[in-house]
Amino acid sequence: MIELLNVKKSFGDKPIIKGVDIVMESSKCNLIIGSSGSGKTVLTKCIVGLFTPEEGHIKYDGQDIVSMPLEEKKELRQRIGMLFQGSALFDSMTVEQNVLFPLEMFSGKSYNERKKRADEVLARVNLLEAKNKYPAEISGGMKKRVGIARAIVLNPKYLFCDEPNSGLDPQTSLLIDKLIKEITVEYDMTTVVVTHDMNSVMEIGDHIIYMYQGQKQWEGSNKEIIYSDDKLLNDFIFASDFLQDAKKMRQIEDKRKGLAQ
Ligand SMILES: Nc1ncnc2c1ncn2[C@@H]1O[C@H](COP(=O)(O)OP(=O)(O)OP(=O)(O)O)[C@@H](O)[C@H]1O
Repeated sequence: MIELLNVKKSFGDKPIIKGVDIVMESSKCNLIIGSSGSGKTVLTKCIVGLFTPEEGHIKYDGQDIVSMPLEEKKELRQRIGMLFQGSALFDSMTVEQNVLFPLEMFSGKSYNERKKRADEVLARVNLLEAKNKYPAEISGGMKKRVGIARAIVLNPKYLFCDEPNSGLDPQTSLLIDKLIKEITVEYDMTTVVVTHDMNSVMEIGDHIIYMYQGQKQWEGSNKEIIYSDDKLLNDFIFASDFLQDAKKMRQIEDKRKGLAQ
């Protein structure tokens, strides 16, 4: 669980994050959404300890990263997996070497144990057969899966994904979303996804945090979003007539199935 209590962050005299409270539970995909400039990146950097907030607390299963000594922070960071926007693979390394890298840096495991663990996670993301290929030889979706394998290879308790679907077609995006959702439950991780992808919101949004001008404007699940009457959220999510119609259709369908809220 990651808990934010009254987190505030400014640059100079400009407040960017204006007192945010969030509880993110384990085994859940927590999505941070909001328009450009709403503070998603700054908030995420505060959560992972890259920025220090002026006020507030950010607790990882009770441990406050804001006041934590550097040594403990380093230790905590090893329990955090990161999936970066462009996958951020090393081009000169094979798929397997990319996944072995965090194990070599941080695990203290023997050579055979490292190879075994890398194979396990590569098998989990269905990439065992591509392990000797270089990033330039695989597709964008495969690169994301290598990024996911590398992010989970140290068995993290927390997973951060920055725009996991950027540059992917809708079908591949769906596969990546499903994979993130599945591993979140399998590894009992607290997953935080920063996204602009509304399909992801509806597909894996166990807990959606909608940021507006540095504040948490709305939070709820992908089911609750269909019934929210928050105007700012509605204008953001269901921006087009097509999506407004899709929302109404979904409400009618839910009513027919007796699932309406
Ligand atoms: N290092 C910094 N110094 C000063 N201002 C910053 C810094 N980083 C971000 N900001 C400002 O903080 C505000 C929020 O930026 P942030 O990058 O968090 O938005 P975002 O919601 O992630 O946007 P996007 O969706 O475009 O990535 C912006 O006004 C930005 O200019």
